[in-house]
Amino acid sequence: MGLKTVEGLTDFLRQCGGYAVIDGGLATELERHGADLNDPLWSAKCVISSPHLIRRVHLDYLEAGANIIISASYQATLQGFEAKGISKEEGEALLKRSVEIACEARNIYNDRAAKSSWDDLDNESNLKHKPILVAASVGSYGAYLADGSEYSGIYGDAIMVKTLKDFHRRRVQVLANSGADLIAFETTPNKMEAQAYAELLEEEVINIPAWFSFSSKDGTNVVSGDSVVECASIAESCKQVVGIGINCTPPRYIQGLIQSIRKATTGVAEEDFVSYVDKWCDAGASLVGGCCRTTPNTIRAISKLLSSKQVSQGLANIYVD
Ligand code: MET
Ligand SMILES: [Zn+2]
Repeated sequence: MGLKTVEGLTDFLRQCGGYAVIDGGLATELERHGADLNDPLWSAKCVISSPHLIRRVHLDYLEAGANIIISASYQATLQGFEAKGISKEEGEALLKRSVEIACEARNIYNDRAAKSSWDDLDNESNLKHKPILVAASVGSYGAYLADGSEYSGIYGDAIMVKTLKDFHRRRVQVLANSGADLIAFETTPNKMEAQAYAELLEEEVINIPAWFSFSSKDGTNVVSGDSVVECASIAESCKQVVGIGINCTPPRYIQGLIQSIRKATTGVAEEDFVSYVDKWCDAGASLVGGCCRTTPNTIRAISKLLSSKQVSQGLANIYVD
């Protein structure tokens, strides 16, 4: 399924029954499976060394109930690849590969779901047909620096909107043409980077939608100290943006942050984490998932909770090819 517009997302949400489930931590889950991500490329290292493991984790999240899986490109940058002696062409192929791996997991899930619906005796794979989107992850410039500045948002005086646009430009172009349904700008630490993303999407006429997700340490501001309301307004003013969210942030701050984001917009330990989900939905969230240290179990619990909220609908409308 594709997602071209805000209407496309509304449609997707309707097909999901009003709320959609996003995956949980990818990198931390890869580590839990034994991957060594102590590398400037972090999870993108596995795009080179263990794509099968990434596919497996995507599949675990789909089986746990996720409707949106996010590619392993968070810390995959052409500049980071180049530092490892990987050419621009090979780097671009790796960016595409990260999205293909997620698409492969979706295909495997869909095949298994089709098979289990044909084979009622097969109790083992009780997989539901459901809408699934693949989001191409874009981590911040600070994530590329791998020096912690993705959590401070302090880039120094030399870095300007133009620097950030030039840094992200080619990667965003490549990911937009990789087969992904949308781009997920994750862990955005300051408003300058949000501005760079917004301008880039418009200048490059990126033809898939995007969501901007920010990270906060205090529940009021993004990590740099910029106001989350101002960051959300920047996102809101970009026509390709279909969602504004929060990731990699303590759950106790999220309800307040959603309320702040709502002001700027006109639209839009496991048990502990999940116990917040109802409040986030009441505060206006309709896409809910996890980030670092959340697992398929977290997502399973979120999915269960959201299915009780989801409006039941006839599947006949949903899967018309
Ligand atoms: C530091 S936030 C990381 C987000 C990314 N989608 C991951 O789960 O690996
Ligand atoms: Zn995270």
